[in-house]
Amino acid sequence: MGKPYALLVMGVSGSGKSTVGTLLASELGWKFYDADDYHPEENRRKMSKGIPLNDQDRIPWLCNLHDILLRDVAAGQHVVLACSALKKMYRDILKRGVDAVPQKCDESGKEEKPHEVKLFVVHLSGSFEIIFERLLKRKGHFMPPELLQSQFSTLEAPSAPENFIEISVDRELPEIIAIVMQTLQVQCDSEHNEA
Ligand SMILES: Nc1ncnc2c1ncn2[C@@H]1O[C@H](COP(=O)(O)OP(=O)(O)O)[C@@H](O)[C@H]1O
Ligand SMILES: O=C(O)[C@H](O)[C@@H](O)[C@H](O)[C@H](O)COP(=O)(O)O
Repeated sequence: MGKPYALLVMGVSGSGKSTVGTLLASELGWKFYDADDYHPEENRRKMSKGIPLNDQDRIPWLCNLHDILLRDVAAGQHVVLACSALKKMYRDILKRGVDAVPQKCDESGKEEKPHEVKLFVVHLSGSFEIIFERLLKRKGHFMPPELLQSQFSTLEAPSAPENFIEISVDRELPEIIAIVMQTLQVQCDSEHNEA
């Protein structure tokens, strides 16, 4: 297997990140992190009150997650992270940490980054209606379904040159897992052939 990387399972609240991420980590035998477990108390309180998070709320949370991913991949460990990562900038922070925050990267943006986490992104995408219905049925979670509209408004779906696949949440879970596993196998084979 090639250089360790992080498999990011992303999407709006209720798209299945935690469910799919847990299954993938178990299938792959990789460490699993759920970004929800790393929100500071203020962020959870804000969301519980039905107030969407903003960049200021999310940036320190994402920088912390970057540090965790970097530590693991530097130690030779592949990881799976379930994280909303709704904007391109948020995914850049997961890769490059605070250097990816616009006002801080200035000139350094073009330099080779020795501390970059290689990411492969699985975007779970679906309609507002299907996901909202799933959120209404989900019990015991701090995130109110009313925040789903703001999640869709914030979402910047991954696009080239990001390394990603998009999978519909309409699919059954075993099918989603199989698609990701096949994609990882193809990537692994092509890296092997290039080496
Ligand atoms: N592909 C799927 N098909 C049917 N139900 C799903 C699927 N993925 C997730 N779910 C269900 O949808 C709800 C939201 O999933 P969850 O993993 O909590 O989403 P997220 O972590 O993105 O908020 C859960 O009740 C979960 O069991
Ligand atoms: O960036 C955000 O606004 C949050 O991370 C949000 O996207 C996330 O969805 C909540 O933490 C709720 O958790 P669930 O995604 O598990 O519903």
